[in-house]
Amino acid sequence: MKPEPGRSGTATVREDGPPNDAELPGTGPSPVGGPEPSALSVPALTAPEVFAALNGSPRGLSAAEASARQTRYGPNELPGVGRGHVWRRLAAQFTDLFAVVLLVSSLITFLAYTLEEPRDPATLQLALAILGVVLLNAGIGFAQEYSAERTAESLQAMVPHTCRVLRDGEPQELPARELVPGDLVLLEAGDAVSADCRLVEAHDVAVNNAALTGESDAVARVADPVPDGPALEARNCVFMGTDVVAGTGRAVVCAIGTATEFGRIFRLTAEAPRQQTPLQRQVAAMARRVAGVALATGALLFAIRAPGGQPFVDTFVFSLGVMVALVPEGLPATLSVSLAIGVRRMARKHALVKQLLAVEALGSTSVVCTDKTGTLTQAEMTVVQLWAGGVAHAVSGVGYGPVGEVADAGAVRELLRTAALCSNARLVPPAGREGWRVLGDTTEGALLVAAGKAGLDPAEEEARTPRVAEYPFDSDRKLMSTVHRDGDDTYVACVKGAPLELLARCDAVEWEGARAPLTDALRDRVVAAADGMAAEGLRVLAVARRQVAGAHPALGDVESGLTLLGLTGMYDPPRPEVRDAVDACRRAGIRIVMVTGDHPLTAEAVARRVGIVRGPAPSVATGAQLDALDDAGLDALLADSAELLLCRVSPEHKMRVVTAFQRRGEVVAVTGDGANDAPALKHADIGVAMGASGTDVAREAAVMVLLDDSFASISTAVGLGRSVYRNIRKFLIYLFSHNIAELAPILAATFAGFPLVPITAVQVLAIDLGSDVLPALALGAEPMERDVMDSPPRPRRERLFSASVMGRILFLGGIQAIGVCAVFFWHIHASGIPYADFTKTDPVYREAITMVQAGIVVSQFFNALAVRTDRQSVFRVGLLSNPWLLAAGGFGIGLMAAISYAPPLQAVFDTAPLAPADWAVLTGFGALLLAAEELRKWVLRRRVAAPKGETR
Ligand SMILES: Nc1ncnc2c1ncn2[C@@H]1O[C@H](COP(=O)(O)OP(=O)(O)OP(=O)(O)O)[C@@H](O)[C@H]1O
Repeated sequence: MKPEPGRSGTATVREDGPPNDAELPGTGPSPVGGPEPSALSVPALTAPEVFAALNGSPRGLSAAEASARQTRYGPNELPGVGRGHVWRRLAAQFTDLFAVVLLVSSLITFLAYTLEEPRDPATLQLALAILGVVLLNAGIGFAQEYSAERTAESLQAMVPHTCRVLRDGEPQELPARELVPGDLVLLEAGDAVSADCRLVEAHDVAVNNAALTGESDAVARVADPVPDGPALEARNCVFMGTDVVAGTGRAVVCAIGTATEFGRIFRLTAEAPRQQTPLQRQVAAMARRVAGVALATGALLFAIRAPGGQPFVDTFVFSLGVMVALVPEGLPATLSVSLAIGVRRMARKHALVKQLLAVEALGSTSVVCTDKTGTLTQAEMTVVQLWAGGVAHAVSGVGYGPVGEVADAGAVRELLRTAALCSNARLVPPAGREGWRVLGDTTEGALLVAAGKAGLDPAEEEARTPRVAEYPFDSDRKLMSTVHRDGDDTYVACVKGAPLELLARCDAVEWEGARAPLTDALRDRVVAAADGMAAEGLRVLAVARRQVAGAHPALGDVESGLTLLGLTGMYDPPRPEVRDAVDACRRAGIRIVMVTGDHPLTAEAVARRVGIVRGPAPSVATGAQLDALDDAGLDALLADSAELLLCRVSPEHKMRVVTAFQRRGEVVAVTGDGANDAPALKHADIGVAMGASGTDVAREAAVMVLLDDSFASISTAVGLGRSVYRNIRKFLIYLFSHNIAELAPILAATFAGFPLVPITAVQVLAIDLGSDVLPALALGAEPMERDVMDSPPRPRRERLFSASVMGRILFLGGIQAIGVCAVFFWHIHASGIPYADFTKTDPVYREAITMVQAGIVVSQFFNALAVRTDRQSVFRVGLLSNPWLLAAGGFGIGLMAAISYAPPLQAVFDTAPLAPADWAVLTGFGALLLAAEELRKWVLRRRVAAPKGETR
């Protein structure tokens, strides 16, 4: 799990890191303000010695000291990625296959010019034009790469990355870049470690050091001194870039920024090779194929023309020009731009995509496995029901303010007191216009509020019975336990968790004011009460207690032989925007599977509220049932159930379900927030992490981070992903079809024995790089179509250049080709001059080739409009709905007019002024192309079912 440089605890902006004296003592030059490393080794020190050595304190640093150290050591950051290699990266733009072919062509053309007798300025022009193409292409590529990098950096910066520290004795949440040496960091499972630290307190801490060691197994960490040794092996140190996967602890920061172990490795790591997405690879492969065709065509034309009496150099330069003209210059850059536009649009809709790959995968998502709390619901829990001693109580009042009240029965107070003691959340009183806020887990916050409503003060209770040990909640056990001192030498364990899990560990129950053995009959009544709450969509937690011997009993002793105190039921309102998003996914043929640790009845009630379940009987499978299924059984379950809820599952189940869906050929998006969701997030086609509530580990493993945690943002991102794919297809059809229009007249003239070219290489370059680039970009930025979510997902294996795409390229290119051949030969024949008498300077010839170039430009304008829709009439979508496209097309025609009428450009392009009637003829041809497309779409619409992914 290697974090990208600049992620874990760092942002990628600074060129210079903090000074080296902020390093981990014992591994580097010197600790902060301490003696020389030889005299001191932090791993070997006791906790008080660590504080002394780093000028820290168990209450953390003071605000003033922290700010002084920040000035001294600078921010906790790593330098930006890949900066400082500008020249190398610019040079790399000239080494790709296209660039090399073009450079060699330019050189040969230049040599041909020097050998020519007499020298023809057109040959020199061509050599320079090809060189210009290479420079322009490299410039676009470089600028594009640079801007993609900036986008990635700014997106990274938007992903919240904070850490918790103790300053002036108060816990605070800080941006990781503000950490300074000597800070006391509070760590818990799911945190990414933001600096190199020495643990001074550790409760079952385990970390994953994969980013540093490549070893992905969790390793235990302790707070005790350990003997000197290699830094990474110090069992009481945690390092930047690694993750805490279990336990809680406190640690003192020893090194930040580039002085950390991660910083050292980062400095040594060469820039990672840029990964291409499958889409980019397909386009590159297609471009190479076209380049191959161009080469073959050039060679063929040379072979045909060489024996025909033309000067050798002329024929050679001509063939080379044709070849260069057919190379799809600028295509990869256009593709990257349109993917980057998609990424930016998604970011505006709260979905941060970390890799371009996700943009295209999103478009073909067919299954979304979603969490419940926070994603479908608002994660604002309120305890609305209590059940204690066989009696149910309603809790009035809403929100976090202690406005309502609960029945002040003794049993209820004990239930809430125990629940509050067993909570890590904190309630922050209203500040200004804000209401009460919960710090920490919202489930626990709701319990604290309920305790407040019963007249209890959680802080006072904690002071009376201080906590001496904690066994944190984990979604496998579905329980959390704490141990408290409640007398001189007596201890009580407070346990809360999922009702069935907790009941299995109880042997007594508080019943009508007394402790009664938990008989089967009583157990059934508890289960019935829990089911009743769950069926109303409430999250149910059971609470139990027992006396234990000693302050640190084994987990097995704490979580057995318990006495059940009662149940709490909390309501979490669904997010209002989710219903529409769920509808959109349904229309788009995307299956939504709810994956939750909650009770099946709670899950079903919530699923109904947000529209995931509509039928009378959804399939519900629990984690235990999944365990009992082999792979074939799981496949059958996934295949047979249209509405599926997976309940009481752990993150391991999530992973299994994702894999099973992928076996069925589905493209799976999965949400996750916990550290142990990371494997499923990584394995899924699109791992979606929660930006607001998720853990750092989940955010690192995911390719998409939702800033607002809402399911609706996933649905929007899928829509945008589809739209990006459609747009790419549009401009590919647009660009490749005109290649046919460029090649056809050349071939026709060659075979008809016409001695000159119907369009020169320089003219073709003017089209490819002048008039076609902007419309292609405008097509790549087409707004999201309204019907984008009205068709089923694109099949995983569908190729970008599918038969239908190739068919359209041939259809549109074919019409254009017929049009330009017709105008050229009509012009030539109308003059009555025999073919053999034509020279390059002949006005009729110059007019004819101007007609060919203008014909392609004008028909490309109509072509751009035609490719905007697949099957819907473009007039229904609105001719004006993409003003950029019209402006880009207008620019192309303006450029063409300049080439036709401006004398300096006429000299460069060998063109002639066109008459208004000529433009009218060309516009007529263009309109015919649009009409033919409209007719084709009309026929398609008349056909019954739409092929997948093409409804427009
Ligand atoms: N802080 C907690 N302490 C004790 N038990 C808890 C706590 N949070 C949740 N539980 C219990 O564990 C069960 C599973 O919770 P978990 O948080 O693993 O589910 P989840 O998959 O995150 O749920 P969701 O899909 O609603 O987000 C809950 O139904 C609840 O009964």
